Amino acid sequence: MTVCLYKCLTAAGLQRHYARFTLMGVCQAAHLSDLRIEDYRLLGVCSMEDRARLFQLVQLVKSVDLRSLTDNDVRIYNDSVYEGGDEIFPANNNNSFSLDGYGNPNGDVRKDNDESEAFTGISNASCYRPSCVRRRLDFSTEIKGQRFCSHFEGPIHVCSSHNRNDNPIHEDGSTPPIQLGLHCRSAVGCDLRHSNNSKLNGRNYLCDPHNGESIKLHITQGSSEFNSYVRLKPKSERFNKYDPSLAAVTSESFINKPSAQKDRKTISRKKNASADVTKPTPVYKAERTAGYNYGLPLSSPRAAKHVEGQRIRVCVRKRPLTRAECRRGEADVVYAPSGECVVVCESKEAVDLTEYILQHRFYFDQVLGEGSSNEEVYQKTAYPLVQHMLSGGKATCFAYGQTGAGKTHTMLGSSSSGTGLYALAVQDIFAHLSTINTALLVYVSFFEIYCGQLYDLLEHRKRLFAREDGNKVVHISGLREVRVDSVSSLLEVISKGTAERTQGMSGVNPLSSRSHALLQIQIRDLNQQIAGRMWFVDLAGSERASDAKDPNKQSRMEGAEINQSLLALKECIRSLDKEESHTPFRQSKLTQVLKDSFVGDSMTCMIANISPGHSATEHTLNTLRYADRVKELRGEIGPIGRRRRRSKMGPSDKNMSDSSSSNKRNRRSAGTSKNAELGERMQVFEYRTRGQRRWEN
Ligand SMILES: Nc1ncnc2c1ncn2[C@@H]1O[C@H](COP(=O)(O)OP(=O)(O)OP(=O)(O)O)[C@@H](O)[C@H]1O
Repeated sequence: MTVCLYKCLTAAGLQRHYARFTLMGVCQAAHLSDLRIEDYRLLGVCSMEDRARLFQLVQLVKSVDLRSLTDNDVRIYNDSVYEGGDEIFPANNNNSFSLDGYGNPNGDVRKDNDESEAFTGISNASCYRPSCVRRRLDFSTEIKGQRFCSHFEGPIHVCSSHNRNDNPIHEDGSTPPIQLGLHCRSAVGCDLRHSNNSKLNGRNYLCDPHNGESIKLHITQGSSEFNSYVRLKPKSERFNKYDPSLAAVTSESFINKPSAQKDRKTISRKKNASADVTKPTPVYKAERTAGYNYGLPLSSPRAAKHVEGQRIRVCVRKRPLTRAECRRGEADVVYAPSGECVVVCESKEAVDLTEYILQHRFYFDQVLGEGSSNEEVYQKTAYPLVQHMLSGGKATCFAYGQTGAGKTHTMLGSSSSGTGLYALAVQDIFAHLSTINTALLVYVSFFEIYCGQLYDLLEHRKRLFAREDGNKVVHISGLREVRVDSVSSLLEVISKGTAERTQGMSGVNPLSSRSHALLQIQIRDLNQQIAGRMWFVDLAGSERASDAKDPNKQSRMEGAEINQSLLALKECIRSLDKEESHTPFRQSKLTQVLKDSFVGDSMTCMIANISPGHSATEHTLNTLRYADRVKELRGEIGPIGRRRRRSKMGPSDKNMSDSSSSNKRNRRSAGTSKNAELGERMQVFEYRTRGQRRWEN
């Protein structure tokens, strides 16, 4: 059998290395299966892209077993190529990397009626067509001669060549070995472990995508026909391996090694894989070390400890998988082992394309799992704020997170899950007011910030304006305040306002809130003096431009505006975190209005809502990193920071300010940590503003 190495290399886009390959003695495609990664450099394959291509080619050639292959055994062709259920290439697109009956890769279009007998190997569009959507590669592992891989890539017809008249039965009467199981598994990732492989030989098979979970094998032998169903292993199932409890056995610290070191490690593990193929995908823990740690969790269990009187609390709420996500076969990659810890398992690929799992562990004041009801969330998050408000303070509770992560569900509730935080808070407020003798009144106002503009949701979306007075206190002029005297009247007001709220269709949520909704609850005495104020902020869902399903100009503008205001919020927190003299509260309307939430004596609770699905891992991590940063900041501006500041400085504001700057210089020169300086800066800021900010409006 002639096996053309040149064709193989051409199909993989490596033909320019052909001469070197032959020079080094690699003259046939079959020789490729003997190549080790260490040999790539000798063969002149140095760039990462080429190495990845060659690696993929070698894996493919290994799976094909060119030496034993008889031609025209099996044909598998793609109707279309899918990823995660979404079609990304139309049928018969020239995106498949195929091998003909001789094991020669080629990139020809395979049409349904293509009479040439071939089977299509692993389609890897990204490898050969860089402009295409990146697709996950197939890494099959072999167990006792069986090959299976962990994801399926769409409907694939498998036709035995025995269906064809021109396919001879062996002269000795035996049927040639059909590698259907092998190639079907290799190509579509279906798990044939439960099928009887020996029965596959010598029969005709028609492999049909029966439903999302199985394929139907229509098998004929002689005059008898029967069907067999083979379970497809969906792509998401490999996340089952992500059970973080596995980490106890398999995890190794992921200390920021240079990527090359990491690669060598994974490569050597890969080499040993054949010896111990049952070993689960390696799991690493993401851990912070000295040096550049951007993107890794800042938190530690100690930092998560809630200090009495803490000004900023950061809680996380994980919602369950929705029905639509379950239908799509999404895997749950978020795990909350305790009330303070949340673990996100991220699927990663090393440079040599081996898969591994990176565990991100975050600690927060409270982590609420998918089983938590709105009442439980309220008790753990907003309840302390309501108590603070009832004692005359200012409080803000805001829900942050990716679009569709459950912010509105938390704040507003739903008919199925009961009332949300708004109503539960007002319920407690009225319960408290009924127990005291003083006559206090409750007022609510409800407005949204949409595309940088304020609209009154209780006044037919009347345009509002946020203005600062001489004391730099923000007032919203024209805002309607409605007096409520019961929970039902509040719910009525809120439902009226919610109906006015701007909604749209995001890529993730068909009823996505496209604006930030701010509900203000004020307690006033009979002279209209404020005796407590609380904000509930349901932030618009963050989404990337690439997430937009059908982006038009309006939705792009909305998305940009939402992201810009969320970024401004982040910038404010960051600038407080760093030692910048200016905090850019005016960068967006949102930060301008929320200014009080981060300064003065207000208490804030941030509920970071996260989605558990594997396709949202990146968003989930972004949300958690953001929340993590907020939590770290509060350590500096909370009571601990104040105590530290008082012990270092004199009592007067002026002295404090002067000594602060000189202290800052001294500390810098002494190499004191910037966090200590930040604590000082925040203290100075607080001392300066204290007294100015008490209920001016
Ligand atoms: N804790 C939960 N339990 C059950 N279902 C939930 C939960 N949280 C959210 N959901 C469901 O998820 C879907 C999206 O939730 P929701 O509309 O609250 O998201 P959102 O974060 O407000 O999105 P957006 O920012 O786009 O408005 C809804 O169908 C909701 O019922």
